[in-house]
Amino acid sequence: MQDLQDRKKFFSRCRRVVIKVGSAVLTGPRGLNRVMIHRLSDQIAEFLERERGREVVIVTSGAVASGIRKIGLSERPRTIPHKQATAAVGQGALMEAWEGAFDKYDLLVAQLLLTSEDLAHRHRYLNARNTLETLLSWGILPIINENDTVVVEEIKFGDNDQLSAMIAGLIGADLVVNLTDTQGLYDCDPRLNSSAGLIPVVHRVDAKILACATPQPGSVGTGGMLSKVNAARKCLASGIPMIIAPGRERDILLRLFDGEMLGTVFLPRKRVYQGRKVWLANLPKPAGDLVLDAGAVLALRKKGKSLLPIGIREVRGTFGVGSPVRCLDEAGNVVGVGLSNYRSAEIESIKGHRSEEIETLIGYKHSDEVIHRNNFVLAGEMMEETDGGPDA
Ligand SMILES: Nc1ncnc2c1ncn2[C@@H]1O[C@H](COP(=O)(O)OP(=O)(O)O)[C@@H](O)[C@H]1O
Ligand SMILES: N[C@@H](CCC(=O)OP(=O)(O)O)C(=O)O
Repeated sequence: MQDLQDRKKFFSRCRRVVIKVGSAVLTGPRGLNRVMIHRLSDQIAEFLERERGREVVIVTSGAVASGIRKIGLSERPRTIPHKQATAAVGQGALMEAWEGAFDKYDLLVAQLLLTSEDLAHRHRYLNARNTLETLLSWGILPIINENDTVVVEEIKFGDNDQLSAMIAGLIGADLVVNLTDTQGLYDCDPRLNSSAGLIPVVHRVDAKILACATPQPGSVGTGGMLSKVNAARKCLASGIPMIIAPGRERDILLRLFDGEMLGTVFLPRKRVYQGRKVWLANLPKPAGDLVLDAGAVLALRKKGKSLLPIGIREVRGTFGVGSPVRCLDEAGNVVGVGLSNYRSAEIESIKGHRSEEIETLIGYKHSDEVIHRNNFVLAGEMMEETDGGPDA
């Protein structure tokens, strides 16, 4: 079980962190609060600088809030087309503000606009995952918002609290930091009850915890505290800790990572899967098998390499791009499971060939690897669970 006795140690073990910033933090009297964006980016730059190997993904709200002021609307748009148009006006300014703020640290940022449909389809899920992994490996900061322009009810995340929990699962994050305009989760809505008390740690999102949070957001937010608690429930189910913390407090991120007692920490009770194994634990059953030669087995088991077509002997089953597939050695032992970059019929054509030949053989090339290492977990690792925090 994880514990918070040594908060500093707990937070310092979190290498891959999703930071969600709510409209409540980013909205000021003149629209987008650029000072807030600068304060947060200064801290994120320092957080990344302090230790090599740390990675941050930002999920940012604020497009609608920013658009409202730009257009000069007197109130929040009510209809979906009005919200979408307002977000389209505000998103550019939101992104430009983050980009400008990280520019002084020579940190590049990338914009990703997603809908829940993008993560529901294997093909798109894999692309979103590959894009995020590539950006992180290049040291570029992904900055994500829901793609408000195209969302209709059925493909909405609902709000960025849900989106941040799903992104955390997608990339196997070690922690989600949810920055909002309260100190954390109170035992009842602090707007309605001035004696509401802050809850420091939650291990399980049960009816009692759900009853603390109301769905009414502040004047600029969406979903209110209830959506944050529901997002925390998703995170806990994947073994990922989440903290709700006051985003407007000075040096909030640095103080959290220094171990200061702040916010409400949602801490998984069960032992957690290490980092990127989280997503694998949530994968559907393997859709097929790839039988590998001894060289490929060695490359995967011992050298931490990706799977290339040249090492594949046999393809079993019919599956599409993004499907989870098992890798077996020639004796039938499971080497591991990963997501395939090619359809089974395509692998049939490229197996045993060098990656340079892929395009000639099937008419296009997605990548040199049939399974990228980032999307692969060894059989031994799948069983293994760890005590303590991530990377313990
Ligand atoms: N039990 C609770 N504890 C803390 N805040 C609560 C609670 N219930 C409701 N709230 C309200 O939820 C609001 C945060 O939700 P929201 O406005 O959606 O923020 P954000 O824009 O950061 O996503 C706070 O302003 C707070 O007043
Ligand atoms: N996509 C919307 C944010 C929606 C949302 O979830 O807002 P919030 O509750 O403030 O995190 C925007 O950029 O305005």
